[in-house]
Amino acid sequence: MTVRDMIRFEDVTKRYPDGTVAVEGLSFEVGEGEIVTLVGPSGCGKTTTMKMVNRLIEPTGGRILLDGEDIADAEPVQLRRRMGYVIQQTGLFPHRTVLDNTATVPHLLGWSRARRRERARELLDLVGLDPSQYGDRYPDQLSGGQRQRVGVARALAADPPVLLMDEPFGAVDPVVREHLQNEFLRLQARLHKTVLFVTHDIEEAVRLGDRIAVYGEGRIEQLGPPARVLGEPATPYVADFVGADRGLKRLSVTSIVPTDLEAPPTVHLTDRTGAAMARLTEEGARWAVVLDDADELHGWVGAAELARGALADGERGKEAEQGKRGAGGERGSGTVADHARRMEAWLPLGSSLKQAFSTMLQHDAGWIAVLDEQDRFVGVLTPARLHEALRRSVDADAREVAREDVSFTSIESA
Ligand SMILES: Nc1ncnc2c1ncn2[C@@H]1O[C@H](COP(=O)(O)OP(=O)(O)OP(=O)(O)O)[C@@H](O)[C@H]1O
Repeated sequence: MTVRDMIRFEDVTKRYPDGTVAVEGLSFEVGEGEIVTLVGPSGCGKTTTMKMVNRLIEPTGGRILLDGEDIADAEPVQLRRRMGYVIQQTGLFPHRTVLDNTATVPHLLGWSRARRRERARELLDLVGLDPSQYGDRYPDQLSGGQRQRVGVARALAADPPVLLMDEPFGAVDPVVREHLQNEFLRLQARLHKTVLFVTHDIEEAVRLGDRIAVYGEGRIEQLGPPARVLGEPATPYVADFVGADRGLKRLSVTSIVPTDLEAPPTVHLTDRTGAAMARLTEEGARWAVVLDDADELHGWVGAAELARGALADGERGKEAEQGKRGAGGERGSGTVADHARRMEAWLPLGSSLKQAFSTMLQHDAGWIAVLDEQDRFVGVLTPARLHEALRRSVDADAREVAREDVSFTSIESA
C-alpha cells in the first residue's frame, strides 16, 4: 500500500539572521494518517522544523509541500486553518471559558454560535472532558492534564487533516502524561490525522510515532519505525541517544502475535480428573490451561494436583465399592474444577511485550494467558517465548521481512 505524502520537506534549511543554522538539508515526508515524532536534545532544531510547516518561521532554503502544494504559495492564515497546533503551554485564553477556547478556530471561520458550541461540546467529549462539567470553567480552574486535553480539543475543532504538536504533554507529571499519550493514540486510531510531533523524550517518541526522526544538530540522524531505530541505531550518536536500555524500550513497541505463543494442553472445568490427567500424561505436560464452558479462561491446573485428585477419586471409588461408611461417591466423580486455580495474569493479543513482562511480574507468574478480541484463549506467553519474540522482531526489522517469517534458534531448542 502506498501512502500519499501529506507533508514533504525537500532539502529545507533554516539559517537565522544571526547566522545560526537551525536545520540544514532536511528531506523527509509524513504520510497521510501517519505520526512522525521528532526527537532530539534541546536546541537541535525540532521546533524550527515544525514552525516552518505552518509558516510561523520561513525556511531560507528548500521547500515544504502540503498535500503536494508548495506552502510558500499558500496564504499563511488559510494554511494554518488546515493544521491543528498544540503546544506545551497550551496557549489557552485565560479569560475565555473552556467551551469558547475550544471553539476558537470555528469562531475564526465564522461558524454560527450554535454550531461552534455544538462542535466544541463534541470535541471536549472526544478528549474525555464532560462538557457539562468543564465547559463553563476557565483554564486556571483545570488541572495541567485537563488543560492539555482542551489544547488538543481546540486543535481538532475545525477537523484539520494535519496536527502539529510541540511537546504537548511536556508539562504534566509522568502518570498523567502516559494517560494522555494513551488517549491520544486511541483518538488517532479513530481520526487518522497526519501528525508531526515534537518531543525530547525518547520514550514518548517511541510510544507514539509510527516513525521517529532522531535529530542530531540541525539534521536527522535516523528516521524509521521505532523498533528499527531501537534495534539498529544507524550511528553511534543515535545509539547513545536512544540509550543503553534500548532493548527494554523495544519491549514497548513489539506487540504479541499468535506465533509468539505456546500451546499448552487445555482442559475444561467439567472434565473428569482422571481423563484430564491422562491428557497431560499423554502430552508430557506438567500443567494445563483450564477453560470454562464458554471456552473462556478460568485458570490452570498442575499435573501433580490432578494426579493426587485422580488417586483420591480412585480410593473413594474403591471404598464405595466395598460399602465402607463415609465413602465419598463413585469412582472418578471428581472434575478439574476441584483442583483448578484462577489465573489473573492475562492480556489481549496485540499488547506490548512490555505489558506482558510487567503483568508477569505483577502476578509473580511464570507465564501469562493471551486472549483474542472475543476473550477466547489463544495461547500462553512464557519468558522464553517473550525473549524469542523480541529477537525475532529485531531480525525481522534487520532483514525487512515479517516477524512470522523469521525462524529462530534459541539455546533451549538448539
Ligand atoms: N529566532 C532565532 N534566532 C536565532 N537563533 C534561533 C532562533 N530561534 C531558534 N534559534 C536557534 O536555532 C537552534 C534550533 O532551535 P529550536 O528551537 O528549533 O530547537 P529545539 O530542538 O526545538 O529545542 P528545544 O527542545 O529546546 O525547544 C537553536 O540553536 C536555537 O538557539
